[in-house]
Amino acid sequence: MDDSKFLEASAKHPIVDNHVYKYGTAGFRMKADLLPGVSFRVGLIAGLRSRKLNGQAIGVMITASHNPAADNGVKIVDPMGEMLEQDWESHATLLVNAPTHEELLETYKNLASQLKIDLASPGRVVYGRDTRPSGHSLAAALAAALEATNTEYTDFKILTTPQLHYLTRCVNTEGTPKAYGEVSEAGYYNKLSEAFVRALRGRQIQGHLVVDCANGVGGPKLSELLKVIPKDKTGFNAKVANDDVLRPEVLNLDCGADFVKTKQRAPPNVKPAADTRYCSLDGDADRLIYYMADPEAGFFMLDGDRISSLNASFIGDLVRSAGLEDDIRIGVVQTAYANGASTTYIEKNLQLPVVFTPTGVKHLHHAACQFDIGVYFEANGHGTVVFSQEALRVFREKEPQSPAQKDALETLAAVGDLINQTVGDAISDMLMVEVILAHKGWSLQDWATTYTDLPNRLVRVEVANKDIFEATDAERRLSHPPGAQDEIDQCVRKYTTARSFARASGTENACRVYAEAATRHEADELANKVANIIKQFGS
Ligand SMILES: CC(=O)N[C@H]1[C@@H](OP(=O)(O)O)O[C@H](CO)[C@@H](O)[C@@H]1O
Ligand SMILES: [Mg+2]
Repeated sequence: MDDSKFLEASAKHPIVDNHVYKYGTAGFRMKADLLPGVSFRVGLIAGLRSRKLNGQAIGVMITASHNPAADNGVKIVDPMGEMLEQDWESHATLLVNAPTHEELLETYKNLASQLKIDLASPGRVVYGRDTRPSGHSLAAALAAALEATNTEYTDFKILTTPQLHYLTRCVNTEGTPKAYGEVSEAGYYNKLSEAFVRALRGRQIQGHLVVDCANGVGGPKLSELLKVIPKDKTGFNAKVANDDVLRPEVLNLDCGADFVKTKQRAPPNVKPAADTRYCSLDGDADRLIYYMADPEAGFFMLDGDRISSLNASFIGDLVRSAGLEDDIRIGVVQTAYANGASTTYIEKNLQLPVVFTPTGVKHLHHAACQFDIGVYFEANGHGTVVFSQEALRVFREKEPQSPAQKDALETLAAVGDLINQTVGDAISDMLMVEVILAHKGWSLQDWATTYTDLPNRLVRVEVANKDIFEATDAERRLSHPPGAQDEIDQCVRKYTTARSFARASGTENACRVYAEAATRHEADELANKVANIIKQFGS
C-alpha cells in the first residue's frame, strides 16, 4: 500500500471536527454534509472486511431511508447480504473517529495487523445509493478510499437498499451451487417477476393496488419491475403514486411507510377509496405498510405484524399440505413493539412459536435463521422470510405423494425465490402479500379480521443522556438506571391487561415508551405515566 496516496486521498475527504460518529442500527446516519469523510472511511473498513473474508465482495449502501432529504447515511453489507457483523461495528466507529489523517492511517494499519489482514491481498466492494442528491458525492468519497487502497469496486449507482443486498449476495455466489441470481438490476426484476408468476400458480389477482413510493428510489424501480411482470398471467394491476424523484424536498414528505405507520393515516394526497388496496414503501424501499378505506372503520392499517402473521399463516398451511410439518420448523420473530394481539394470534391460532429479540433487523434476522423457515417483521413493516438451504432443497427434491403435495411443494419453492432472503424488501414483500391474498381469495377486509389490535401508544421522550437507560430481556425491561423499572412495573400493575416498556433509541438521542392496554384511553394514560418516569430519571 502506498501511504502517501492514502494520506493524499484522505486529506480531500476530512471528517468534521468535534463530532463523535457511531456505527448504529442504520450504519452512520446524519446530515449529509457531515458525511463525506465518513463515507471515505467506510470505504476503508469495507475494503478491510473484504480482505478479511478472502476477497469476498462487501456491499455499501448510501441511504437515509425514511429521513428527510437533507440527511444521508452509509451502511455496510456482509457477503451474503446480511448486516455487518457486530464486532466490526466498533472497528468502523474507531476508524471513522480517528482525528487526523495520520492517525487514520495508523488506525487502519493497526486494525489490519490486529485482525491479521494482509493489505496486499485482493479486496472487493460493491455499492449503490438512493435518490438523495448528496448520494453522488458520498459515492465519490467512497470510491476515493477504494482507489487509494487498491480495492476493486463496482458502482451499481441508484438502487433500493434491498437491491444492493441482493446484488452483494449474487456477486458472492455467482457460479456456485448457491447462486442467488443474475448479477444485475435486470436480474433482480426477472427473478421476482418469474417467481411471482410461479407462486400465483395460475391465480389472477383481483382489483387494484396503489403503491405510495414516498417519492424515493422505490418509485422508478417499481416502474421497472412492472414492465416485466406479465399482466395477462397475473392480473396484477398496480399504480405507482408519489414517485417524484426530481424534487428532493418531497422525499418522505407527508407520505411513505413511516408516515403512515407513525401518523396512523393515509398520505394526504392518497385518498383511499373502497375496493382498492393501498400500500406505502419508505424512502429506500425496505419497509411496507398496507391500508384501506374500510366502509365502517374508515382508515385501517395493516402493518408489519399483520404482514408477518399473513406470511406465517400461508407458509404454515403450505408446509402442512406438503406433508412436511414434522420435518420443517417454522418460527416467527418479533420485537417488543409487536402488538400483543398479533403474538397471541400467531401462538394460539397459527400454533407457531414466537421469539423476541431487541429492536433492529440484524437481531431479528439472526434469530429467524435458527428456524428452517423464519418469518420476521418489525411492526413498522421491515422484514422478510428466511429459508434454510435444507428447506429449499426439500421443496425441490421431496417426492410428492399426491397432486396436493406437489402443488404445495412447488408453491413453497416459488415463494422461496419471491421473498428476498437477504433483507426486508418492500417490493418483494408486496408481491408476496398479493400472492397470498390471491391464494386465499381475500380482500384487505378479510385479512383485517384475523385479529383485533390492542390499543397502543408510542411516545418519544427527550432526555439529557439516553445512554443511562440500559435494557434487558429483548428490551422489555430496564436494568438501569436503578429503580426505573420498579416504577414502571408499579404503574402497569394498576391496569388489568396492559404492557409497557421504555428503551433508548438506537437511531436518535431519545427514549421511546410503548404502552398497550385494553382501551385507547388506558393505553394513552399508561404511555404518558411511563414517559413521565423516564423524564424524571433522565433529567
Ligand atoms: C420503534 C421503532 O420503530 N424503532 C425503529 C428505529 O429504531 P430505534 O432504535 O427505536 O430508534 O429505527 C430502526 C432502524 O430503521 C428500526 O429498525 C426500528 O424498528
Ligand atoms: Mg428503509
